[in-house]
Amino acid sequence: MSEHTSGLLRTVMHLLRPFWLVATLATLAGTASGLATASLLATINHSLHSSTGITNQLILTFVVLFVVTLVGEIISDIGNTLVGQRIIASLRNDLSAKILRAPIVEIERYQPHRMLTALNQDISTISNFTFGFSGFAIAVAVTLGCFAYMCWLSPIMFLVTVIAVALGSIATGWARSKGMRGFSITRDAEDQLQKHYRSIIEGAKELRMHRPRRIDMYTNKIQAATRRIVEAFMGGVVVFCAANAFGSALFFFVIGLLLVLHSDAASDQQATIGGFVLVLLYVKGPLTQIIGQFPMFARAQIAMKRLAELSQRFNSPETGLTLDEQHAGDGEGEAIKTIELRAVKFAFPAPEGGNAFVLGPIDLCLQAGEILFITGENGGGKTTLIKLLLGLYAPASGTILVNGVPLSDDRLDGYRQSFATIFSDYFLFDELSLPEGVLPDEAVKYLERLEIANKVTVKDGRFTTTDLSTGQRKRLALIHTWVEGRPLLVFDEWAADQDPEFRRVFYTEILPALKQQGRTVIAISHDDRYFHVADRRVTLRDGQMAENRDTATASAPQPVA
Ligand SMILES: Nc1ncnc2c1ncn2[C@@H]1O[C@H](COP(=O)(O)OP(=O)(O)OP(=O)(O)O)[C@@H](O)[C@H]1O
Repeated sequence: MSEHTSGLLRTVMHLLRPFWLVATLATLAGTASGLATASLLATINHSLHSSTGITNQLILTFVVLFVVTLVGEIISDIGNTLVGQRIIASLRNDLSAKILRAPIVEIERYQPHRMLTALNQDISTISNFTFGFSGFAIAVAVTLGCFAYMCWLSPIMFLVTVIAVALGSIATGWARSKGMRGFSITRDAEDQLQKHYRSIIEGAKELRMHRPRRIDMYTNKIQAATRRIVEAFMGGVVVFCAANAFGSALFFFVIGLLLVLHSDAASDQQATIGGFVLVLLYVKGPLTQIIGQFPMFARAQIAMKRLAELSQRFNSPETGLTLDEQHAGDGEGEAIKTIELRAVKFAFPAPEGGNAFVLGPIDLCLQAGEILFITGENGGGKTTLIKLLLGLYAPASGTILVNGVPLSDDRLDGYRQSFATIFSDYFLFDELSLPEGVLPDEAVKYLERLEIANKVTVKDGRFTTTDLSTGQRKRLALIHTWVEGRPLLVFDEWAADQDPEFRRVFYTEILPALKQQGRTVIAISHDDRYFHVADRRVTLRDGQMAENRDTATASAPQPVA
């Protein structure tokens, strides 16, 4: 058995383990159905050559076997489909849970299009495979039953058949290894295609504005990828078809051989040969079905390999990051008075041909209730510092202390629940996630305060629309963070998309109002006109932090333009 096949078997067995009872029942029912089909054939064959004609015993046997065939098939179909669907559901849940619990660094490193292809396409390939598995299992049982009957009829003729089947299997095995290559190339091209799909959806505007890029995207990327998929897929299928044709040729060669024997045989032997040919012709159906499933096996094997890679990649969940309220770690609800970064360092891996970005060592102490601005040049490390502060990135060295106590992994998830964030690449959920006792009415009040009440309302705990301008969407995100009532708020260039008037409202009304409520605000800002609003300001340049002592003096309030 090849390494791939044993790997596939191991994975299948692992996936089947929780459903072993239904799977065993379905397999036994399928086997019974297959064997009953073979026995039906034997019964028919026997009655055709019987001198006693049709007896009650024969009719009873026929009916019993027919019922077993039918009921076994139904149980096998339903059982295997149920097991297949449960496996798919558990794969989907398992992978989603892994992605939800993986460290952000891993999510950022694994490209989204690869993740989507695995989650959608690979799981759907396995779903198709499990759907066809029931028919495959029954076909195997029918084939084995027929083989047993053929062996009983004539061991010599059976031996000839087995040699032919063995030769056919060798050809199919060879086709499988060749076909796998084609399917593997197909799968790589599908990854690329997914990437191009994202580009034509997310880059729709840009592609309309740039004809050469649009044409290049269509002809050199999408058409090239789809062409590669067709060619590689067909390459795989052609090899399988050739092996199939070889198998069929062998099959008819054996039948031809039997016909020659039949013409020379004595009359009692002729009955045996006739029966043998009848069964052999019947078994061609299930045999073809088994062989026809091999390309699907090959594709399912590749899909499983990709899913295993994805699963392996996200195999080290963040400690304490739970998906179950009952197992929430410590630290939630603890009033945060100070957060201290002590000699904290972090580095990204070096990009190809470039230098690694290193942040730190950073020493920073944040007091509850203050407004801290993080400023500095693009690429200076502001967002990276925020991610470290939020515990989204783990420091390579140094310590984060909360209320003077080092932040341990099991407190991390609880610690993060004290923050509400709006990143520059934030995601706007349309449902409001409110703590108990806060009514959407409260949200309506904030919609008015943020001047978008005429566009959006709250209905059934959701915003009625998120189809708004960029600046308005950000105001909606601000409402989320506001009504959630979390004590620490993090804004990554929140005001960048706001008009001058609302920018003023944000810095001179909203931030002071939040401070007055006792909230701590950490804001990345390039708006030097409003630096005076901060209690403290730090600047990052090339990963190094410096504290500015000019917040109250250097940037005096400016009149609104
Ligand atoms: N996911 C990543 N993988 C590798 N390197 C990264 C990644 N994100 C950021 N970097 C590197 O880290 C540096 C700091 O990035 P960061 O986003 O913290 O900068 P910033 O100060 O927030 O910039 P901006 O003002 O442009 O938002 C960048 O120069 C970039 O080279």
